[in-house]
Amino acid sequence: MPKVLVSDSVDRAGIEILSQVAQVDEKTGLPLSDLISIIPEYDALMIRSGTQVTKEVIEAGAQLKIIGRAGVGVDNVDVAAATRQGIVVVNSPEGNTIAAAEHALAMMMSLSRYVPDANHSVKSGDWNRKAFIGAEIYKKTLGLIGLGKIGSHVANVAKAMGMKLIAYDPYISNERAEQIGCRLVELDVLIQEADYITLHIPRTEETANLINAEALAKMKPTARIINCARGGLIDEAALAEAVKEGRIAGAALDVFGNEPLEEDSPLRDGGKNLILTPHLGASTAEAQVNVAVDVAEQIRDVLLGLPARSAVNIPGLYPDALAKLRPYLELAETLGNMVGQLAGGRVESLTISLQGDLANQDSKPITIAALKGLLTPALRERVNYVNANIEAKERGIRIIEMRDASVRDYTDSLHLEAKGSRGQHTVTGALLGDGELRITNVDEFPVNVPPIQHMLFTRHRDMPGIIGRIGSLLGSFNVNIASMQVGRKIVRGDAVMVLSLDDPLPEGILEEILKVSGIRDAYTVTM
Ligand SMILES: NC(=O)c1ccc[n+]([C@@H]2O[C@H](COP(=O)([O-])OP(=O)(O)OC[C@H]3O[C@@H](n4cnc5c(N)ncnc54)[C@H](O)[C@@H]3O)[C@@H](O)[C@H]2O)c1
Ligand SMILES: O=C(O)[C@H](O)COP(=O)(O)O
Repeated sequence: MPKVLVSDSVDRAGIEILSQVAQVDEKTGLPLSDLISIIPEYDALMIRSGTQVTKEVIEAGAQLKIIGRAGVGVDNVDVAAATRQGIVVVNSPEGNTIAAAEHALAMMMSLSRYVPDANHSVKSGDWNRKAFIGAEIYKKTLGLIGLGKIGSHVANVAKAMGMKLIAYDPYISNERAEQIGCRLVELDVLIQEADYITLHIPRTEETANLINAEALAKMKPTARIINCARGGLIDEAALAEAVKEGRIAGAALDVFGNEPLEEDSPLRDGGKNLILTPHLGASTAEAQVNVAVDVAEQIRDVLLGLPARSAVNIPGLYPDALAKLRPYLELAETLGNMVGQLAGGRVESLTISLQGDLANQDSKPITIAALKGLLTPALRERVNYVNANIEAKERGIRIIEMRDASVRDYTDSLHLEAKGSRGQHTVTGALLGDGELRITNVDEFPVNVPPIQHMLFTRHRDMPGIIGRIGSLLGSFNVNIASMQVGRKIVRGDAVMVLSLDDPLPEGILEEILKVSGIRDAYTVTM
């Protein structure tokens, strides 16, 4: 039974799904060194934002097939290292959208009406109504930085509460912004015009420290800023100072550059105009069930050999496309494996031509599958859909994708050409009506054979007796022939022979085959 480590607290609903297929160990709050020492025994790791999945953790996780983030942000996972090692990283892109948006709205309202401090003061025995004169959000301008899933929901609710909306998001179209009722503006304009600024962007190189001291200085003195997205987007020291000195009216933060927040952070002395919560954006019962179920289902599926629906590191393999393309992926993988073996090691280039109706399909997944097949003889189980592209690039394999809808020998076919240490070779394959794979062409000679585990390919002169001699030779080595096909273009010209064998070819037989008069070349292919 596979083993799953759950190293952050996740909802029981997720644990129950995992337990159907795996032994589940829940060990939260592990120091990094303990995680590194136990991770080698696990097939999957399920986390939230608490666990730092560093390169060292990933390298120690020799059995890991999947890392599931029960939430959105995967910035606590070294995704590049996981990809390199062929580990799928999945998340739950939508499971906590509403929870995070509502937390940002709660922060905005709390900031405007001093809810946390007013509550604290009453509980400490005071009844001070003058100290908490707030501000209304009605008719105020909300500046949204990031108009994705969470930003859009905040925008919709804020609009219903009578706010005017402006947004800065360089990756969103004007049409989309208009649909939400938002005017897209430049960042500087947003900072200067907004009464409330709320951030809903990932932390990237581009967004780190986006709201620095200079930006804070441009905000209205009556403006308030909310960050329920990611730590590191706002300069915390500059923010603490701006709030303390009354240069802005307030700030509410759910996320921090370092979590947990340092004990001596200047943010802790912000008074009633600074509200801090311990990364609670996704902490609702509903969101926790959503993300746990979403990610546990994906871990279960991957452990059962099925695809994940929200993999962040499998380029081009989206669930809908995948379901349609599955038979072609198998075809591509088989042909990739075959053409790689025919071309010998050191493949320099692989040309993938999608022909017939296949020319209208997304080529990316097919290319990845072909590369996986091509690299399988060298890398075995180390290569998969996650890392095939990287492995190919690192080996300097040039990838050329082509489409030709006019080729109509079969409804749709796939043609691969590889150039390697044994020169240039081609293999074409198609899917028959019943879904069976067929090799329809080898080195531009027409054939019609199903791929099987042991195969022998020859290039020879089309002449009497040659087939009989190869048959007897294989017989003398006790190799049983399951089927045989000859492909030729002209009578007594060049030809190819494809033999499907029940047994692997014993050592030395290829040399004997090459000695047969008329045989120009012979290759074995093992699937
Ligand atoms: N506090 C929490 O507990 C919590 C919960 C959920 C999500 N989050 C965080 O909230 C953020 C937003 O999540 P989402 O689901 O809305 O993501 P999303 O991908 O749907 O939206 C992000 C938006 O940011 C925009 N963007 C990217 N770079 C930008 C830039 N330089 N300037 C302006 N806009 C830019 C994108 O175009 C996109 O529209 C993420 O960082 C996520 O990790 C936090
Ligand atoms: O990216 C996310 O999903 C949020 O930051 C939530 O993080 P959490 O799962 O640790 O609460």
